[in-house]
Amino acid sequence: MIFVDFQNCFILILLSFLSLLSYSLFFKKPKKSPGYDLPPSPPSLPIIGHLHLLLSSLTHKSLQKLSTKYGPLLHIRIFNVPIILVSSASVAYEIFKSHDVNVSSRDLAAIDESLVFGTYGIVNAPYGDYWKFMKKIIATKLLRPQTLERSRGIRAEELHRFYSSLLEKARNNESVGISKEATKLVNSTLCRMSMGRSFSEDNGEAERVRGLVGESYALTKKMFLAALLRRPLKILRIPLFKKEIMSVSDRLDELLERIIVEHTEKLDEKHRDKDLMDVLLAAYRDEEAEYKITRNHIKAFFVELFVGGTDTSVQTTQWTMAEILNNPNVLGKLREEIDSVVGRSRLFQETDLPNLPYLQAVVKEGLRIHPPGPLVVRTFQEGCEMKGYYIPEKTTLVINAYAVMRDPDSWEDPDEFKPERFLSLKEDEKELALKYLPFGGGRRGCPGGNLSQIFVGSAIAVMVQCFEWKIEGGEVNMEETFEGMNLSMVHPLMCVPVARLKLFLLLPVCKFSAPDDILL
Ligand code: HEM
Repeated sequence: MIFVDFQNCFILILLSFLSLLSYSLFFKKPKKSPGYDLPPSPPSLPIIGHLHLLLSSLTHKSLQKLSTKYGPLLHIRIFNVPIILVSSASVAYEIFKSHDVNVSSRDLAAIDESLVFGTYGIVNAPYGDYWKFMKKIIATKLLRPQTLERSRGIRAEELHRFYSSLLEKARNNESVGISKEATKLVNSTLCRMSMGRSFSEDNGEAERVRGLVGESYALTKKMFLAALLRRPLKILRIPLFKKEIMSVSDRLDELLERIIVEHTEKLDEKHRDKDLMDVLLAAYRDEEAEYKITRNHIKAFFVELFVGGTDTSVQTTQWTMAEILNNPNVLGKLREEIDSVVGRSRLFQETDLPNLPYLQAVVKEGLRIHPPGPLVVRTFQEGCEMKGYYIPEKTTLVINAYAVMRDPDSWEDPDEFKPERFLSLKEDEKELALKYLPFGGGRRGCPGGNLSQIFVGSAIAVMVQCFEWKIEGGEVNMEETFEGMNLSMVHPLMCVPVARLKLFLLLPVCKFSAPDDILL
């Protein structure tokens, strides 16, 4: 069943009208290579092609259905813009093994100058010097194990704040929006780790930032469509959705300019090279820097870090917790593991993670069955041959990671939440990476995988260790929607915490200890 809302209908009508106007411009057949055909194309609607599938609120499922019927390697089209759709582990494997460099750019900027997925950021940077420079900075100054160890104190403080907030709700018998609490946790932690400050909850600053990030998510599908149709529309001088995209970008610009000025004022010898922002500002001022970055590069980088790093982890936390609550046997096993490893006299801390294999398996399974980014999008830079078909240059590639991770040929009982599968897997890491794609794959795969597993694992551990959870109606409604950037819940998870352990109520952060045997 395909769901299309009114706004999408309007876009559909508008685009159909435009398509009639520009029929001749759009209607050039993609180039074929002699001797090879394009991959098969399933039936499509006149003129708009498969656009209706893209506008559906369950695009990933519509595309999964299509591939179940017509095959794992397809050629679909939006008007006349071709897209290669991949839906099985074996084709994804061939792409990352034999065509990784060729698909290591996205070319998906809707509006160049936008700070949200424009051309200044890392997400749309072509595979080249700028991307390598930024990737190295993220890897060494944010995500390297030694750097993560240095920022562990920040995460411990924020986790304790998360716990205290839940405890407060438990005391008042209040319902908790898991996504709201997790957003505060991840957002503050990421801000403090990367720019040495968090946005204040008291003066509404944090809420404004979350609002802007939310507006960016809501624009995702429009940005994707505008990027896909960019070339033909450029000829007609139609900048699709420019006003909306730039309105969000301008407000983010204002906010980040303020933060940069604040940071520049503090950038003395003592402060230098302290956080990511300091490192980027130093590179911006350094005439001899490996790559000469601009202020816009810095701003776009932080926008993408928050837009890409926050909601993905938040949605994973929410989905995984929902699965745990719907599967009492998983909850029981997980709690038993946490109680036996962490005990009842101190709060979980992230250094416990390596000793909690079942918790790790639960998080992995949450990501498998509900990947926040179900579609991985790239562009073939050059024409190439794949599985006996020809792919023309500059063709958009969509890997349906959702379909790959629910492919019955690769996963037993693919639609069931079974964390145990990750404990008994016979494949080695390399083989698993071929069919496990919540973080994409190849050199453009997500660099934040480890950090996000710390975020999600820690939030889940605290929720399971310290609270029982009451759900209205007894069971969580797992209906999905993919309206924005990430796969999220139609009915966000709301539940009432009941304190299970009278833990460390007013103790300072990181000094958790309490008499044993304080189970309520
Ligand atoms: C559960 C959490 C997360 C999920 C599921 C996720 C998923 C993804 C996916 C699917 C991609 C595209 C990969 C591809 O094209 O192959 C991506 C890219 C990216 N992610 Fe994440 N992500 C998560 C958390 C994070 C975090 C915490 C950060 C930052 C610290 C981050 C930073 C990035 C960046 C910078 C890119 C672009 C990489 C590039 O273009 O080279 N992500 N992520």
